[in-house]
Amino acid sequence: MRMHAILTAAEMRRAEQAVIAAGIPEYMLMERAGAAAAEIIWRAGGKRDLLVLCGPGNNGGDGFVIARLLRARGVPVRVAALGESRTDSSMKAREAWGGPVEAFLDAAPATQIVDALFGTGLSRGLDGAIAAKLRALTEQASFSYAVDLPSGVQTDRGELLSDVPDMGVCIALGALKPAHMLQPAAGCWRRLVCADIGIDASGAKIHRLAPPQLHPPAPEAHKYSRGLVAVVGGEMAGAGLLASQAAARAGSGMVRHLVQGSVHLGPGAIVTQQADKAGDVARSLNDDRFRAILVGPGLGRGSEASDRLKAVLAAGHPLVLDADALVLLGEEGVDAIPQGSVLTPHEGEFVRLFGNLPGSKVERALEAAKRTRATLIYKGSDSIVASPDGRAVLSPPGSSWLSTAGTGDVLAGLVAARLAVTGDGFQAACEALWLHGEAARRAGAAFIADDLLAELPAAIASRL
Ligand SMILES: NC(=O)C1=CN([C@@H]2O[C@H](COP(=O)(O)OP(=O)(O)OC[C@H]3O[C@@H](n4cnc5c(N)ncnc54)[C@H](OP(=O)(O)O)[C@@H]3O)[C@@H](O)[C@H]2O)[C@@H](O)CC1
Ligand SMILES: Nc1ncnc2c1ncn2[C@@H]1O[C@H](COP(=O)(O)OP(=O)(O)O)[C@@H](O)[C@H]1O
Ligand SMILES: [K+]
Repeated sequence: MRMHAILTAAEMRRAEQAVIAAGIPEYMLMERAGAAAAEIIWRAGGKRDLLVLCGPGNNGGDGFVIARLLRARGVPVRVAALGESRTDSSMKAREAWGGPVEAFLDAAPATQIVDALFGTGLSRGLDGAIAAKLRALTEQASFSYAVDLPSGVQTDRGELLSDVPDMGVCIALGALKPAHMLQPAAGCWRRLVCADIGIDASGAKIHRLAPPQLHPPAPEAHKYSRGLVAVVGGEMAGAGLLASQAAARAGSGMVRHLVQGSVHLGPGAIVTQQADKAGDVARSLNDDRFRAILVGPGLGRGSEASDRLKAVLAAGHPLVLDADALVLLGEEGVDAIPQGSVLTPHEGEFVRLFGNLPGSKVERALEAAKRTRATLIYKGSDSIVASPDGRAVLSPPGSSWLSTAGTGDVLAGLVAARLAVTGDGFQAACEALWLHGEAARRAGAAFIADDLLAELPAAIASRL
């Protein structure tokens, strides 16, 4: 899987120190950052007049480099700064610019603006007058670029510490930061570009979700060797059926849907088995060929549902626990989760299970994975896969049309199938999350959860 490293502000500083210790001066890194950003701006905006807004730190220093390099290419450049430059490198960059520097609050608009006020060093929200001026200049410009991050965005948590206008392009320097993937920050630009400045991010524990490398079944494959999945349904048949179909389309050799009651819906390919009582569920799951059991979608929350969940937990197979199963799990306790399982909570289910954990969404996801010793997909518009071993994968913003009932059931079915195929919870979660997002992208606008199923074969084919 091709990975894009994500570094926190502290990790970024350490990576920067390592480069400096290896003999590259800090100012050289700033020159590289400014040159990479200037190239991106040049390609997008050419010789349109440009206003660069520079802050007091190294983000502002990058801005001075950008201004100097684009002036040299014939771009009419003006610079406006928030006071004096305070770091050695930014003072050097300002000196090298050598041109006039306007007061930020007095700056007149321009066709293009560059926000180089604050980056990873932002420690608090911008003063109201500064944030308002930044918004006005951004809205008056036809092209806008944020250097590293839009000013006002908290690097590690993706929170907005003050008002942040919509930017055209965000130019991440050296590596992505969590805020480049997390909401609400990740909704603050139309395009994200990462500029390589020679930082070594190979030790990163957090990565951006990448398209997976999938494989067709082996030549000698048969339906059991490809991974047998059970979907343990309950009170609401539709949710289990959506999940079963997703599992059947995502690579498992066979899906058994254990239903409660005699309603037998759905495609003939799904093996539907009536299992009204918990004892029936236990008997059906007593089969070594199962590679993954999904429980939760449509399960219900009553005593019958609770008994069904107990039977599933006792079966000992790797589980995908979703929806109602997560709610009921609060009573059973996370110690009951079999090894190699995957949990797929949305925000409400997460808080119910783990309470209000401190830290960023990434830190909360990792803490929950550690507590449960299971892989977690912490869902939302910025879904995160977290492993108990400390790895995390962050999904870039996807289709907001996914915010419709049943799409979580489809995702759970996908995870079960990929778990059955790969035997690895973390890999399964990443593959499923990518396929889910890709199916949504292909489904376009105003789809319903069922429509995702038809897009799965093409989504899978695109990664073979
Ligand atoms: N790491 C790397 O590899 C490379 C990093 N590079 C670049 O450096 C950037 C990080 O630079 P940085 O650390 O100097 O922080 P930066 O974002 O400029 O701001 C800090 C200054 O702002 C101040 N300040 C903060 N909040 C404020 C507020 N609300 N209102 C007013 N003031 C506020 C703060 O003051 P203080 O909090 O101490 O009061 C301090 O003076 C990074 O994003 C990238 O662009 C590249 O050049 C090359 C390679
Ligand atoms: N605004 C959004 N942008 C992108 N993905 C979203 C958004 N809202 C929800 N999703 C995704 O849609 C799915 C919804 O799952 P869930 O909340 O469990 O719904 P349900 O239980 O109805 O199936 C999750 O995978 C979630 O990440
Ligand atoms: K910035």
